[in-house]
Amino acid sequence: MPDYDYDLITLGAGSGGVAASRRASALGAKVAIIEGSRVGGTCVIRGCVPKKLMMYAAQLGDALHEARGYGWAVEAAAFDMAPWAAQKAAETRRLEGVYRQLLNGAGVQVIDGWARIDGPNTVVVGEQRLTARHLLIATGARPVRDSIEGIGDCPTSDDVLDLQAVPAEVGVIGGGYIGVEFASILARLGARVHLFYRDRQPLRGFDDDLRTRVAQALEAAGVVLHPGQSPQRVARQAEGYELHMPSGMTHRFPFVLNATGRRPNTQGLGLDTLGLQTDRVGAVPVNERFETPVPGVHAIGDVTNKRNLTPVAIAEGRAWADAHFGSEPGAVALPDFSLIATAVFTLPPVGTIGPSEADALAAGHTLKVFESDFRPMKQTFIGGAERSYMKLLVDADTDRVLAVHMIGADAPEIVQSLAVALTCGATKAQFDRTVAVHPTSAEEFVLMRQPARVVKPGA
Ligand SMILES: Cc1cc2nc3c(=O)[nH]c(=O)nc-3n(C[C@H](O)[C@H](O)[C@H](O)COP(=O)(O)OP(=O)(O)OC[C@H]3O[C@@H](n4cnc5c(N)ncnc54)[C@H](O)[C@@H]3O)c2cc1C
Ligand SMILES: NC(=O)c1ccc[n+]([C@@H]2O[C@H](COP(=O)([O-])OP(=O)(O)OC[C@H]3O[C@@H](n4cnc5c(N)ncnc54)[C@H](O)[C@@H]3O)[C@@H](O)[C@H]2O)c1
Repeated sequence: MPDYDYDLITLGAGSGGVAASRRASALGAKVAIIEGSRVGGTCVIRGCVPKKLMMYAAQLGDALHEARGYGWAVEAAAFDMAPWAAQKAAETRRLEGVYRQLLNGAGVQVIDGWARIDGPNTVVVGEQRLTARHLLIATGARPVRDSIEGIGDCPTSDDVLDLQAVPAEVGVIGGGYIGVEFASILARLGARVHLFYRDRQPLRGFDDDLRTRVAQALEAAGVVLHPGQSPQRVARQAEGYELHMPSGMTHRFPFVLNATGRRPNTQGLGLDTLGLQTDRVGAVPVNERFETPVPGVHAIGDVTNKRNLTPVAIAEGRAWADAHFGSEPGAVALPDFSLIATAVFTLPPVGTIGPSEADALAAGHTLKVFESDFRPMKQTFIGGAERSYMKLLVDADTDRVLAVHMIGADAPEIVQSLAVALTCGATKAQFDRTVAVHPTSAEEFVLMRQPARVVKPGA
């Protein structure tokens, strides 16, 4: 057996890399983790966490408004981004420190620097040349910068999260998670937002009833929607950007957010020195056990471009470490990825688990569709317009609840809990037997008695 410096070298200290390294070390492996930027990765430093902190700032603007309806005398209020930015920087520094401590406490050696693979079992960081029995690639993804001619000059979500002031006008290109979340947030913080997306509705792949309502909620927040429209060229100007539309029309904005997707971080990683080929977008190919075709080389998280979500990267990291350093190496306890709940942090937010109605029908299910669309109590009291929408897709033959979709206050929290029921294979009869908690919005999910419609595949 060759003598390696480590049992495991993890490349990238983001959600997946940190989880895998801590678990491997706890199981007795000698582990080093290499991070070129900041420990914590995308989620903690420039993703989920600061994004949600910005969403809270936006939500408080709504709350100030609502407070008046509940009897509070609220003076005219204005948002100042600079104090938020300072507090956000302090919080991500704190979290980075916590992550470093967790790694140190677990006995994982943290090495700062950009890693490059240099042949089998070997990684180079600066002047250091390190070897390990296993290499785990967990280098995540970065914003795409070549989706449209000239878009490489535009700010990305990384830049939005580092703003010191809210731009007066923002053009957002892309109707995915990042496009709709930041359109919703920035509109509430005072920007005039225009959202450009290629499809009829934003959030391709989500249930159509959610997509329609997300678009309506964005419009209600003052976002100007440009469905079916995407610039063919972006031109940098002295004071901002000009979007050139295929129609010949142009739009000018002082700030344009490139939200056209993310791509795996594999460029310059030295995968060629292993003979390891990536796919068209640069993703590392792995099987269901996170193994690449090269023995001893594994990959997890966004760099594999499967379900690019933090809990998935973490679950993959832990499963991989258990499989290689656990008491029964080789016996992989694979997480259940057939049902993954996800949230979109617009206001109101989306929570969803299971297939869209269209996908469930395409998979051959005859569906009982249960729906509820209402103004929640908090809104009716103040004459607010915000609604909540809930939908259950039930397999008409087996009674199994296939999907839960919701847009409305607390949707991510509600759907997270219902995800347990769906993972257990809950039936509609079991939902019906569940006693409601009153008064809540969530109780609607156990009070839906009559299907709104029954739909057959191909109908
Ligand atoms: C704006 C935004 C909001 C998001 N919000 C959510 C959300 O609400 N919920 C959710 O579930 N997901 C969200 N995501 C997605 C989530 O952040 C990612 O799925 C998750 O971080 C992936 O984890 P990872 O470990 O694969 O990669 P990352 O967290 O990206 O970590 C990879 C790390 O590797 C480092 N690295 C790269 N190359 C090298 C190298 N050569 N040498 C050393 N280090 C290297 C990087 O610096 C980085 O720290 C969001 C993403 C973005 C951009
Ligand atoms: N709440 C969350 O969990 C959350 C939040 C943000 C990001 N994420 C993760 O990060 C990933 C990346 O987010 P994202 O929003 O950048 O990607 P995305 O894939 O969700 O959306 C990209 C959007 O850009 C559009 N697009 C791509 N090329 C284009 C072009 N040439 N012209 C016009 N439009 C174009 C796509 O049609 C799509 O609407 C997500 O897929 C998700 O996995 C998750």
